[in-house]
Amino acid sequence: MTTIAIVYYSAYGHIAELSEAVAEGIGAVEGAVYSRLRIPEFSDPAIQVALQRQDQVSSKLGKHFGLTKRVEDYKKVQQDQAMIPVATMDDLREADGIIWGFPTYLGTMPGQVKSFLDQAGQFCTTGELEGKPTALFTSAGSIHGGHEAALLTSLVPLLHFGMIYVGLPYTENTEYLTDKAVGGSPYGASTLAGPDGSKRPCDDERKMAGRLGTRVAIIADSLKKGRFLSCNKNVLGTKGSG
Ligand SMILES: Cc1cc2nc3c(=O)[nH]c(=O)nc-3n(C[C@H](O)[C@H](O)[C@H](O)COP(=O)(O)O)c2cc1C
Repeated sequence: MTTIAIVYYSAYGHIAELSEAVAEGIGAVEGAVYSRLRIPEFSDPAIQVALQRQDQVSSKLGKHFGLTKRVEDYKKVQQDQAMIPVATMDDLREADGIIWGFPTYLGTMPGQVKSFLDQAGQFCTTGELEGKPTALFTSAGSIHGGHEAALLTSLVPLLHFGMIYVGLPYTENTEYLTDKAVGGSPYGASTLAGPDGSKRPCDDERKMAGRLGTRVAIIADSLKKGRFLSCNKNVLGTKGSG
């Protein structure tokens, strides 16, 4: 059995929704199973208030971004996700592959995700994630808002862990070869939420997210069968080679 962990953070639900499409793609691979796990919200109440940005709702851009409704959406999404288990370091250790999902914040990953990855920093030296396939999916308010930049900048820590990065090739994902506003790119899956967050993941975006899940599951399975995951340190001579 090949186990893929989908580890995600979602404030307004787009990433939570796209994680279901990723899960479907993993589930389509024989012998592959998935777990959906969440990166928790910051617990400091001062940060909570800042996140909900109550003081900005009446500004011009606050209206454009639909901030009044967002506060309500945020509360509901957090409640809905309460039953999703919080990801632990053991979940990362035990998975044969890990797919990370998070919204694009300022063209990169949210602080919540960076904080979680920092806590996992030990894996750089223990090598426990080395050789495992990994991939990313994100959401962004605008097609010009940096969803591709978020994926490109966020793959850096995964390479520090020694993971094998999996993207979305052109030939399988012709949906992103378009001049229409649709997520997805060679760097990973994505969805465009709209400036006010009112768009939900469309069929094309879900298809590409599903294929990403399938691709990681097949690669993890192949690596496992090739004994790369269990033997990689000996093969690469980084452990036990004297
Ligand atoms: C702090 C913050 C920063 C954001 N930065 C960007 C950004 O750089 N580019 C962009 O297109 N959208 C940005 N957004 C919009 C989010 O990407 C969008 O709300 C998100 O994709 C929704 O995902 P979720 O519903 O899973 O939380 C930002 C939102 C927040 C709250």
